[in-house]
Amino acid sequence: MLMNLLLRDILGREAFETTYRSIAMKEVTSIENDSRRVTPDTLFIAASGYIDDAHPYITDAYERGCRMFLVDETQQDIWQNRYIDAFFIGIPNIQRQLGKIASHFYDHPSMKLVVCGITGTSGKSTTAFVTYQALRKMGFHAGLIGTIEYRINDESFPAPNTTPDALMLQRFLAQMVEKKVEYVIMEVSSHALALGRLEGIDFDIMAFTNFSQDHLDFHKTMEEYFATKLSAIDLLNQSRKPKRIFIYNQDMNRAVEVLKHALSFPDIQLYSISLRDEKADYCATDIVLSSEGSSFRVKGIPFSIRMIGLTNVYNFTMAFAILAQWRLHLRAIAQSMSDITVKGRVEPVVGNGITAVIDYAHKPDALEKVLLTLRDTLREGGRLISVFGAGGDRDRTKRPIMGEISGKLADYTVLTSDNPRTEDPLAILAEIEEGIKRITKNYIIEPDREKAIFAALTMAKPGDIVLIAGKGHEDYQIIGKEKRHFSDREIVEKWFTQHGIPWK
Ligand SMILES: CC(=O)N[C@H]1[C@@H](OP(=O)(O)OP(=O)(O)OC[C@H]2O[C@@H](n3ccc(=O)[nH]c3=O)[C@H](O)[C@@H]2O)O[C@H](CO)[C@@H](O)[C@@H]1O[C@H](C)C(=O)N[C@@H](C)C(=O)N[C@H](CCC(=O)O)C(=O)O
Repeated sequence: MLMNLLLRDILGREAFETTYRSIAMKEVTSIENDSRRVTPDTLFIAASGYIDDAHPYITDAYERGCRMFLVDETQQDIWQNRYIDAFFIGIPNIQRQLGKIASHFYDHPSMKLVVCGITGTSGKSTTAFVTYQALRKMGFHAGLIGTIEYRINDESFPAPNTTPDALMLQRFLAQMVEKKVEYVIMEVSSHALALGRLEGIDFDIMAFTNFSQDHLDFHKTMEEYFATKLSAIDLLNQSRKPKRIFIYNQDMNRAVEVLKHALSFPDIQLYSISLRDEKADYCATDIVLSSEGSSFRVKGIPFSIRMIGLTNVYNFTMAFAILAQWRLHLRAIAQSMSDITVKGRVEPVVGNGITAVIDYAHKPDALEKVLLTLRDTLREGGRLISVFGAGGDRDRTKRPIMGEISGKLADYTVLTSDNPRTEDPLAILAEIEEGIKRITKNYIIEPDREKAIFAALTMAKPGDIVLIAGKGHEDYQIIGKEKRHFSDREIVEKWFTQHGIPWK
């Protein structure tokens, strides 16, 4: 993507009429905040959604030949005195301005796209993926930005972050415009909101899935975390799109406060989803859950989906509510959703009545939630078998807690390795065992993850569910310092294939 602009046009004429006259007409061929990508005609912006204060790579960019720098005004003199043959332009609060400058440089890509943000503690990845996938199935050009991957139509890119840095984000949106994308679905993480990564994006829709405790290492208090999440609505309000829509889950914690905040912006249109209140704009009714999928109705339209559990009824109802705003045929939306599964998120692989479920849950509360979800869908006499471990060189306190949870909620557990990293896999497993042995004797320990998955599937009978938790969409295992290819999904498929069982 080639964009050339004069420095004066990137930063606004006023400053250049006075302070920066000598460089106003300099041509800028790229803007970067990564020193490894600079050229002599790059404007290096010393800001990133990851670094709070001064950018540590200015010297590196200078040594690579870059001579135009945008820095926080508090840093300008320091740098200008150090490198007198370069230009250092100071602007206030650079971190917050990065997105707006990038948006201007790339000619405001979000104004040429329909942009939907999805925020909330959980459900963001699944809701975003389902919405994107339904659009693709209905034949639209669509983009996705989220934890699992980034996509432009069917082209996939690795996701460094749930919501990337403002510059990467604007550049990616500009690529979407080039590739004729019409709709963009993006996860809006609370880190991104707090660090200003979303400034300069003009949203059409913001959806709020739910709210519970998370990320307290970053936000410090629940109030701060909640306030950050609420700021997604402020962001929607700042959008220059003529019609702005906020959709929220009215069954969630603190829904009343969310509604109150949204109501403080009279220009925003509001819609609600619910599984309980038929007065909600999009209420799922007639819900039937099973280990092979779920069915329900919204606005009289019947849905039959492959994804399991009540949480997914919420996710699909939200995706439907989003898609319904774009005047798409409601039955076509429901039909497009019937076959969608999401990599590593309660992802089912079903064969001969046995349901293997691959899920990313690797913390106690997530493991508990997914086990409870799956228990709800078991048919009479069906058993729940769980396979999981815990990562090495990370929080050890969770190990016995996860053992206890599986001991209580699964009928049988196969303890195995996650990413043991540099720890002894058996020592990790012994710590998980501390928890499970207090509850039950129904478990085995098999440190080889492939053998553990095989063991669990081999003991399963039709009607049983085998949960394989911890790694989800990851396609590697870290043993020692080595990262080896490993995919839970591939192992499950291998087992079904070896046993001559057709699977879906
Ligand atoms: C703690 C943290 O925020 N880390 C982020 C950080 O990693 P790092 O500190 O190792 O990065 P770095 O390589 O020093 O680069 C930092 C900056 O310097 C620049 N740089 C770097 C090297 C160099 O030679 N020159 C240079 O200019 C980079 O372009 C970047 O702007 O910068 C990386 C991008 O370069 C991020 O991918 C990485 O996010 C990690 C993966 C992360 O986990 N971040 C969390 C806090 C996060 O943002 N999470 C949220 C929410 C997740 C959720 O949904 O639960 C998210 O949106 O992802």
